[in-house]
Amino acid sequence: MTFLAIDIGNTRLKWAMYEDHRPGAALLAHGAEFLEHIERLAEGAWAGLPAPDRMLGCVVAGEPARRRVHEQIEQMLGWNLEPRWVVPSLQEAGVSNGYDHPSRLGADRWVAMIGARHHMLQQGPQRPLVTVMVGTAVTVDAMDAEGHFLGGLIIPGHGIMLRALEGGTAGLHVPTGEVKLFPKNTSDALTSGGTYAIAGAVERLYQHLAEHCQAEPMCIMAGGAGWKMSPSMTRPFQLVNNLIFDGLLVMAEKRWG
Ligand SMILES: Nc1ncnc2c1ncn2[C@@H]1O[C@H](COP(=O)(O)OP(=O)(O)O)[C@@H](O)[C@H]1O
Ligand SMILES: CC(C)(COP(=O)(O)O)[C@@H](O)C(=O)NCCC(=O)O
Ligand SMILES: [K+]
Repeated sequence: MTFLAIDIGNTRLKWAMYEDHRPGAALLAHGAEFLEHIERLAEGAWAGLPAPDRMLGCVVAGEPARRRVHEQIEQMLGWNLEPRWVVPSLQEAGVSNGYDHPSRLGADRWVAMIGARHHMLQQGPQRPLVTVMVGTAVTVDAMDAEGHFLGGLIIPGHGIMLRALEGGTAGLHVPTGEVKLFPKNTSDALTSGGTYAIAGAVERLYQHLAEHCQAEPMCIMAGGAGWKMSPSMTRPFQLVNNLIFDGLLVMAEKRWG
């Protein structure tokens, strides 16, 4: 039962092919394409892959991107797939959704929280959980020990912060700098400012959750730029490489057994 997992973010499409649709299944192949290169998939990275039996994806990059991926899937000779895309609901895979309008939550956030909770439960008893996704945007989401999503933060990612400052000022066109405790040039000031803005947002949501639940949360971080944040975090955290795919595998197992 080969399984294709797809995550279409605002910068890149990430995909992974697994031997089966359950957590822990062997990874057969994986890759990432910038959105402008989606049209390369069928004749490029996907050529020669075994035909997947099932597919589940999450998309936050809009309907046109999803349609372009459908076209690539249709082009694959021998693939007979019905593409399925996650829509956040009131409850799935042991996680309940406290958003005002549950389906308006980003599908990637929903899937990441389900993956993060799976990681936590594999390690021990349930605790409150902060899930951080460092992509084009940064999301920081809070879940109580029972798996209820309480709410979360959306802030600009590193690239958007920098471009916003460059676009809105006359004097901030500089090369990328380094994260410093006391930045002494514009490059370092911008790079450090963005990094600590994200780290500070995580710290605050962590405090809110610890206070609300009266227990120490676990923190799980993922996303293409997660590694950039690692040295600057204020609390213990785990960096998980394939959090979205892990979430999709958990959901696929629940859906298809
Ligand atoms: N090899 C890489 N390719 C692309 N982006 C990268 C890479 N390494 C780190 N990044 C950073 O990760 C961000 C994109 O992460 P990603 O998880 O692909 O985002 P999204 O899910 O929003 O598409 C970019 O803003 C960039 O700063
Ligand atoms: C917040 C996001 C833009 C993050 O996208 P990403 O950085 O992963 O590309 C995405 O999850 C989204 O469009 N969310 C819908 C709005 C919401 O979650 O409230
Ligand atoms: K994402």
